[in-house]
Amino acid sequence: MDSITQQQMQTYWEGKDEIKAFSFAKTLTLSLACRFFLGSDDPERLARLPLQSAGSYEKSSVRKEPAWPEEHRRRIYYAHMILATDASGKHMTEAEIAGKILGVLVAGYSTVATAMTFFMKYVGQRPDIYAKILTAFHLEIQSKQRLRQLKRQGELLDWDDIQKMKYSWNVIYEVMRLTPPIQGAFREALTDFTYAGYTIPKGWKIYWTVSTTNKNPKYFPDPENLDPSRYDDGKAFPPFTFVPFGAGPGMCPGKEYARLAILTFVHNVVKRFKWEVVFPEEKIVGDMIPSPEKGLPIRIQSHSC
Ligand code: HEM
Repeated sequence: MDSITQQQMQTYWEGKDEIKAFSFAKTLTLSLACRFFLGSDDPERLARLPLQSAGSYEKSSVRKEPAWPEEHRRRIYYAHMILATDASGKHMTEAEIAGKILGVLVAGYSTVATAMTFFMKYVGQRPDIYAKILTAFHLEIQSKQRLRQLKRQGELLDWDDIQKMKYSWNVIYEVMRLTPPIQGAFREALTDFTYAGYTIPKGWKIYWTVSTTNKNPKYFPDPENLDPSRYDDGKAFPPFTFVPFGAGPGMCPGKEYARLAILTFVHNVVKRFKWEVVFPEEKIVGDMIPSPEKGLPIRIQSHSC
């Protein structure tokens, strides 16, 4: 993830004064998805997939991949799907594989891009938080020596580095609390119940929303304020009160993947750039997945930390 993120920043950011954060985030997350879900380094190929209409796919293309090295078999989602069998030794059909691949692509591509984009928006307008992330790199992630290894000797982030990025993750939690990449999800009522004076009969479909849940002032005082200190010292909230990834048995299975991709992005962007949001009042559009109307243009300036 780190090498792909670095390559893309080199290509799309270096030497530029202004870029559109949302288009960049989508290109990056598509490349990551291409690599980790399909085992391909060709984002062009993935860009041709019908991501908006998950029902359609090229039926014949599914099993035509070349044989992967053992390493890939363990790490690539697509390879898992092809090799997996049920208890009776039966493989999945092509339609099942294609459905599952498109499912994770749809669920895991623009959600991650949205979290990255709104990180750029909020932190671009909060120099105090930007400065704290930079300080945290020194304090929590790495010794100066580790930073030097990452920066000058071209080493890549490893698992331990990511585990230490606690402050950056708290910032992302706040970004997703204020602008959830997924606004809500459905459940079915298992029994009749009454809520706020309304009776919901058994069997009804219910749409619960992330944003209203995550802005309950009982648990999040001054809820509109971006305040990463809410999560200081690993503070946990009661179950079902903080739900950017949902909760219960249906909770997002892509949370850890998203965490790795987003923190790798945060590390690279803060380490190498300062930025300013061009239109601070830019309208947010979209229903299920929010996006900035003009693609969030930002003015960027490289620096060495
Ligand atoms: C910042 C990124 C992401 C956010 C905010 C997010 C959020 C969510 C939410 C709120 C749900 C509904 C959970 C529920 O009903 O309780 C969900 C479900 C799901 N997500 Fe994510 N997601 C993200 C990234 C991903 C990624 C990267 C993948 C795949 C690699 C993924 C795959 C899925 C799938 C398959 C479901 C359906 C789970 C089920 O119904 O059993 N998501 N996600």
